[in-house]
Amino acid sequence: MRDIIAAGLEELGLSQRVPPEAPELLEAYGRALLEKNQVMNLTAITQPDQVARLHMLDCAALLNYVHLEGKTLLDVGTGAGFPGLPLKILCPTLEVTLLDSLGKRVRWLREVSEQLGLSGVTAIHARSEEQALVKGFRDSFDFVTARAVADLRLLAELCLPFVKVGGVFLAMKSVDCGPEVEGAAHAIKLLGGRVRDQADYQIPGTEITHRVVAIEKVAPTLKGYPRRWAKIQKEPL
Ligand SMILES: C[S@@+](CC[C@H](N)C(=O)[O-])C[C@H]1O[C@@H](n2cnc3c(N)ncnc32)[C@H](O)[C@@H]1O
Repeated sequence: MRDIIAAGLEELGLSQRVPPEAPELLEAYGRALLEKNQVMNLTAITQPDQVARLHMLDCAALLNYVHLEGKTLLDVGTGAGFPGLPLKILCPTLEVTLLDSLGKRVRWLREVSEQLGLSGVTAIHARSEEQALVKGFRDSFDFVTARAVADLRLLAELCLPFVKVGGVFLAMKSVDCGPEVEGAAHAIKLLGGRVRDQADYQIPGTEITHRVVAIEKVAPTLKGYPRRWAKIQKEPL
């Protein structure tokens, strides 16, 4: 895993920007993930080389689109920590909050963060639409990320409320997400967002191209949002 990660970081042009121990730490994280995955459902990817590429390098690619040094980032629906934890390993000055509604995943994230010796990582067990109403979370983060959580039309309501004005929501999507982004246009506008740019990248060592959709927060979240999950699903914006 370590060699694949190191070569992939080089291919992404990130080798000089990340700490020298990053490939080793990402490998340790990947190994801990695969070990725990034997007894808890954390990932469908079970081959170490695939973990290196489809989890670690996919998340690392985000660093080519944003400067995270010294910033705050909330990862919504983080699951086993993606993309929040790789970004923290690659950018140690980033303050990361990992949020998920599944308690056992959150407990494991606390364990693995400690095991890896990471500081400045907070793992929260909560539903995002409820946590976004809490003071200190609403309109508060420089960056919010989400990968494989929901359709952008719904995801915008789960994520944009956390972003501070001037901050950015990074949605990790597939290359065919054009119609999804169009379908989310009204929700994004209503929630104070504006699509800043979209960029495609190829995951090193694969034929897979992913897209990062960067949505800037241009106005504070309106009162009344986010709504309850049942309402978000039943009456998408
Ligand atoms: C398919 S997993 C993706 C995990 C990770 N982001 C990744 O890319 O590997 C989706 C995760 O989102 C979480 N989730 C879904 N809806 C959520 C919500 N409203 N608030 C918090 N977590 C949520 C689930 O518990 C699950 O762990």
